[in-house]
Amino acid sequence: MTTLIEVKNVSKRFGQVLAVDNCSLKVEQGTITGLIGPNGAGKTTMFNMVAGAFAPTSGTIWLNGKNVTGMPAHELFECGLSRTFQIAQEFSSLTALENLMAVTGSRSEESLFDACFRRAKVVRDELAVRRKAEEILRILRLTHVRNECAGNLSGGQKKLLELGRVMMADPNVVLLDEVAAGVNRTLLNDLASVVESLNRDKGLTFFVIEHDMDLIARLCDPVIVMAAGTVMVQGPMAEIRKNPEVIEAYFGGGTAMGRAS
Ligand SMILES: Nc1ncnc2c1ncn2[C@@H]1O[C@H](COP(=O)(O)OP(=O)(O)OP(=O)(O)O)[C@@H](O)[C@H]1O
Repeated sequence: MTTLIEVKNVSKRFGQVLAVDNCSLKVEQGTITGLIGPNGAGKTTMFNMVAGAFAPTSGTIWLNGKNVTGMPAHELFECGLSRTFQIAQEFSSLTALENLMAVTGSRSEESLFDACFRRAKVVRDELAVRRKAEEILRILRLTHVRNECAGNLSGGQKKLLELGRVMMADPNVVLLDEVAAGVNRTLLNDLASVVESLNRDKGLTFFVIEHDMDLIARLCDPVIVMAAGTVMVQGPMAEIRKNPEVIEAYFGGGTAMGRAS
């Protein structure tokens, strides 16, 4: 198996708080790897470092064999790593379709020369982008709201649109940040199906931070458990759920293990 993301001995300190304490983990290519843990375990901090929101205090982060420690998010995006946010970041006054088309515009190499002298090429490119956006809307079952302003979509539809914006960039690895929060069961089921098919059919790798244990159990293998800033254990969800240390970390601290069934 090829390692896509490797976190080696990473720590992050905020003043007196050691949020992540000498952690190491790997996300292998082609997996949907979950990251769970009780509140305050350090998951978001870990995610933010992998996504380039801020640099670790110490340690290194590798993407596809390249040292990307401290690399900002937009450069990681160019290296094929994209993330969704807990709170969707859509352009609310653009339509759903325009939101998707706007993404590729920011990554493509359309030049001023092309815009002035190669109009046919620009039109062709734009048509290709539109077709791709329409196809992604179809996969996400959002075609019926394609001309709706994104600001008017439901919370769940915004999450799907956010995943669509990520898909437009053809990433190698996607970081999903609590996609289940505020999403109804039907839409969540759609979202899970989309993630499964992108993983199965397109080989897309996902790194998922999530409190919804049913979603983690459905999608993720392996699951990495963090507690008190450290990586405690990793494995399939069926084993994780039975692990006494994990149960103690969740229930001992008074935090229920999500919506575990
Ligand atoms: N910007 C910050 N400044 C100071 N302390 C922080 C900051 N961000 C996180 N922390 C602290 O670091 C620790 C880990 O927080 P983090 O948000 O990474 O945990 P988490 O596992 O994502 O928790 P939750 O599931 O509740 O979101 C907590 O004690 C938190 O208070």
